[in-house]
Amino acid sequence: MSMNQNAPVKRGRMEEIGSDPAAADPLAVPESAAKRSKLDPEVEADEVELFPELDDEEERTPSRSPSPRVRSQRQCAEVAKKKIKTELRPGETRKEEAEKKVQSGESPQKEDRECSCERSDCPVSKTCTLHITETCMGARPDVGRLYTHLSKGEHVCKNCYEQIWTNGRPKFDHFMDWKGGWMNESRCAPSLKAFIQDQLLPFWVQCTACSKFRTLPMDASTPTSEFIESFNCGKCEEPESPSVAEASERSWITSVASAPLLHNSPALHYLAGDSYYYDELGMSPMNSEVEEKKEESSSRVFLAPFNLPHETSIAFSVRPDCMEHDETEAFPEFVVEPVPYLALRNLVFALWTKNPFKYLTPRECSSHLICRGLGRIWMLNELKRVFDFLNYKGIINYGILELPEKPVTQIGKSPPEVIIIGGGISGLAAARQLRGFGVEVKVLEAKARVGGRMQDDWSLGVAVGCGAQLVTGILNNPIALMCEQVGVGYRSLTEGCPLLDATTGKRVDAKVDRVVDEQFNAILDAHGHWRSSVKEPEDGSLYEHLTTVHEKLLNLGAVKWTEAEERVFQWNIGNTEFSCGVKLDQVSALYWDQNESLVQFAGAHALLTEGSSEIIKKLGEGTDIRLNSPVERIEWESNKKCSVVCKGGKRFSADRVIIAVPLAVLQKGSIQFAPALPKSKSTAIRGLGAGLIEKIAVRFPRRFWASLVKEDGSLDYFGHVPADGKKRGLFNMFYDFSSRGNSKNEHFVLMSYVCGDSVEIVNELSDVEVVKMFCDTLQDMFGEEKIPEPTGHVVTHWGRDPYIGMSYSYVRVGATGDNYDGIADTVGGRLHFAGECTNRFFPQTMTGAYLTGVREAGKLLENWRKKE
Ligand SMILES: Cc1cc2nc3c(=O)[nH]c(=O)nc-3n(C[C@H](O)[C@H](O)[C@H](O)COP(=O)(O)OP(=O)(O)OC[C@H]3O[C@@H](n4cnc5c(N)ncnc54)[C@H](O)[C@@H]3O)c2cc1C
Repeated sequence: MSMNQNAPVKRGRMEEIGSDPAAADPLAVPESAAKRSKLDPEVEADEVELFPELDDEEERTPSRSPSPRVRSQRQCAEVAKKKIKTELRPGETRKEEAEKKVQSGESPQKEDRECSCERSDCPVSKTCTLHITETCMGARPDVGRLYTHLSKGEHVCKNCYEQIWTNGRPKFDHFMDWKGGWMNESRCAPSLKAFIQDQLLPFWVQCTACSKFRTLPMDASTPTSEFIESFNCGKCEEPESPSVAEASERSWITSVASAPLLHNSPALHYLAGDSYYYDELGMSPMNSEVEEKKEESSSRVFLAPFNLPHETSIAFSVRPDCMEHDETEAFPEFVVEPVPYLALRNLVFALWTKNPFKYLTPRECSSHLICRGLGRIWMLNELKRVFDFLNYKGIINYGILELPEKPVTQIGKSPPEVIIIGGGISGLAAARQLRGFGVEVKVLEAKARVGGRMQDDWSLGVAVGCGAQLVTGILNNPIALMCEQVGVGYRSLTEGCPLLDATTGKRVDAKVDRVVDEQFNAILDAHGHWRSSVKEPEDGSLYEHLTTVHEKLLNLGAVKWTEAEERVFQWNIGNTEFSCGVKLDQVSALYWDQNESLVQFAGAHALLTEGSSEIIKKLGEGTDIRLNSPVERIEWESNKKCSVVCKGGKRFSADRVIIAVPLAVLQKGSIQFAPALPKSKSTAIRGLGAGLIEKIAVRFPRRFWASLVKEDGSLDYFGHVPADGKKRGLFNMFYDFSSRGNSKNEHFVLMSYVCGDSVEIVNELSDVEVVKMFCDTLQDMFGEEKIPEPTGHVVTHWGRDPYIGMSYSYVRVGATGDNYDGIADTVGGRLHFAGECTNRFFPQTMTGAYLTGVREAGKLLENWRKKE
């Protein structure tokens, strides 16, 4: 599996299958969400429309975002943009086109010139919002067609309106200029109402002293976030305009004629350019502060918030022009017209990405929310909802941040109590997320230390991760983010893996290497083809499938297969066994790599050069952790408090329990559940396999493998091709962990592992004997070179650890990716499950485990918020 942390992905093929953008359908919208729902309980669902004024086809943003029914046919923005552009004459821009129309004296369309407000919910007496002419009609009853409706609370009198559309009048040139720029960057046709909304309505800013909203003078320039943060109206005793209260209603947006669009949104930093129309994303095409997209920023290297149309999908990047599935569920009222939601979500997400080292607050987001008119007040209210959603889902403010003293997102008056069983990365992640919302959490950990399968050994002078140490794809990966947040070192792994043949004591011939590589890839392709083409394929073992195809290909006579090639082929099988943590005869042929069809993390694979302990330490800081507290029994009942009993009889009670222990512990049944877990849960648990690899790291007095180092001085790993295929699980790969760059303090360390048939040697032999085997293997591989006596070693024993018992999960024959979901399912509304074995998308890894902690915290928070 290319996602697997351990397989160094020697073969290009494995990388290729990593992220298939077409695999999951991110556009699927649930039936329930597709239906328009009510913004206001008083309003019938059918009456609610975000921009009902835009009945005229010309004014309505043309298919800004597809209706749920046509989602599958949706074009990407880039394609659509090209389409519109082709309507222009070669070399002509929209601005030029608009200018030509101005020169020829062509006036705005007829409907733009008509004043009218026929809305029954607007008062008869209207006030002109603009006052741009001395003959402005100010406030008076609207008899006849005197006032143009912009929103409930915003109208323009006939005389001011004329100042804009009449050629030669002061605002006409501004309108025409705007129109040219707008047409270049917007999919929506330019209209007078859009112009007034985008360019003329006053800015509303909240006074920091009295909290009342005030308008800035009509000629004020676009306010900056600094201005907003320090604005003082200087007339705090005066009452606030009643329009503010109206615009604070959720249903106010249904009264607007033209959608309010954000100016200078932080999202521009990532989206400026020509990938999307700005108005599709809720941003004004007319920005005064467009930041250079490729501007230097420390967070750009490891975070990419938005998927762009011409780039491959990356895990944890969102499409800026579409709502994700869970967003449509949480905000069904935006499904039909998602633009306001996208404006807010993209703003919050961009701000977080720009500075993921500090807890983002709604206040900070508010000061970056800049748009004209009452729309800003409405958007500020909605912003809080969107912020809270992203916050409790852990889409922002995750990792290791200083938590705010008072939670910025409230989840209820009396915070619930939660017990988390297991202090691995998943348990600690859940605890930290929940604490950020004021939830009382206790972590019960069986061992005398936290971290579980993330544990370092420094006895050889370098960080040897006894468990996890490799990050699979650093882009948007929370582990890479946490390294950045706490300053833990990691470096990208180099590509290429020299193979050494233990039979010859020499490097494998490049041609043999290539031929086997091609054969292995051809087998994987044929296997993949079989899976997708057979209607109801029957599962079997991956080993059987791969070897059958291998033999078939050989029988075709296309390749003359040599013994050397067969040995390298066995090495490939061994490498795959390592990535599954078990012999391939146990692994499902159908679903062994089920997560590969889902979007995965991108970017280089990386080694945590300083180990993972610091991440674990900082993640757990401030959490109430009870070490040496093995849980033996959980008594639970729906709607009642749970009771958790530790070895020795100590009891803890809580509203909810998150069980974050390894799969092997669940399978052994060392935690009793009263009442027992439902059958579906135990079936899901049994279906997955608990894989096992053990690591051996050895220090040498010199770097005798230096002959393999590349010209640029790099070497991260090399493979061992065993003489006997049965030994393919014995030290399949060696990682160079030598300290780099500091000759005074050099340590020459090689790390390898055992798996499959060989994994038990760490229990059958003493550590010294295992190390001898390690050195003998190296001697076979290096032929003439005399392998020096080791000066230190580390040998792991995860398999016999009663609280771990495994390395990572795999899909057994007969099981599917559903098993991961089945283990993750909440039981009786009380028992939650987290951990590596509950992550269908990113199983096996510390990344996947971390994310399950965040996920379960999010589930709990969402649940409590719904109850409030
Ligand atoms: C040798 C090895 C190499 C690996 N290499 C990598 C790698 O390079 N990259 C990568 O991403 N991943 C790697 N992994 C996998 C990764 O370490 C795990 O996926 C991840 O750490 C699992 O985290 P977790 O929170 O789900 O479980 P764990 O880390 O196992 O935490 C579970 C915790 O529960 C505790 N516990 C168990 N029973 C009880 C009980 N009854 N009461 C209370 N507490 C209990 C345990 O003591 C443990 O602390 C490797 C794992 C191993 C073993």
